[in-house]
Amino acid sequence: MKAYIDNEFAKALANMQALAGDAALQQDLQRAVELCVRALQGGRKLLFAGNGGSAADAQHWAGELVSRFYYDRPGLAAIALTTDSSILTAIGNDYGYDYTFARQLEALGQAGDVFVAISTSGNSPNILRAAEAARARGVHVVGFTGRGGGKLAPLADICFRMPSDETPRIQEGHEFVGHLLCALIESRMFPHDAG
Ligand SMILES: O=C(CO)[C@@H](O)[C@H](O)[C@H](O)[C@H](O)COP(=O)(O)O
Ligand SMILES: [Zn+2]
Repeated sequence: MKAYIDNEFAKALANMQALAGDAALQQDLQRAVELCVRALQGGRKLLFAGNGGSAADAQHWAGELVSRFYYDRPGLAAIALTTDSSILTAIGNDYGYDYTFARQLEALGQAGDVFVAISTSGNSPNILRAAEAARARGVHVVGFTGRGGGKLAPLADICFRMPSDETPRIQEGHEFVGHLLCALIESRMFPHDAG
């Protein structure tokens, strides 16, 4: 058991080290923050979706923005599309699981919103359909995925690809970059002197 845990630590550290050394990450973060801040300042909103562990990320990050992250300030407009079991089961039952997020994008998405699409494989059909629905409505797409990017990467305006092919490592990278994104949005929207 110790060998397994040591090996997991080694892989997680290598993953974070590679992420820290990724020059594109800084630029992509800056662009994503600009996109989100412009949307929020223009009265638009951020929409988040993912499956499984990434559904938890969607809810987690929307929560940071609507409630608070590092400090008290007004709430920011963010919605996780993963939480309403009546909506999810109605769409799943009536149209099929692949439409669970696309239908919500059609119902709620407005031009200038930002859709944050989280998929470690980059190939989950309900995420891909939602990204297509977003683009059709003028909603910007920020993708979170793995090394390969899958079919999501070309559908995204900005795509955060983690330097791993292993789902938990990709999710750990997402968690870190998602926190960076939320913190940077918070500080750009409400500059705060930590004093
Ligand atoms: O959390 C995990 C694995 O760590 C799982 O629940 C995982 O999120 C699910 O298998 C998802 O359905 C994977 O979908 P995706 O990330 O490829 O879009
Ligand atoms: Zn997991």
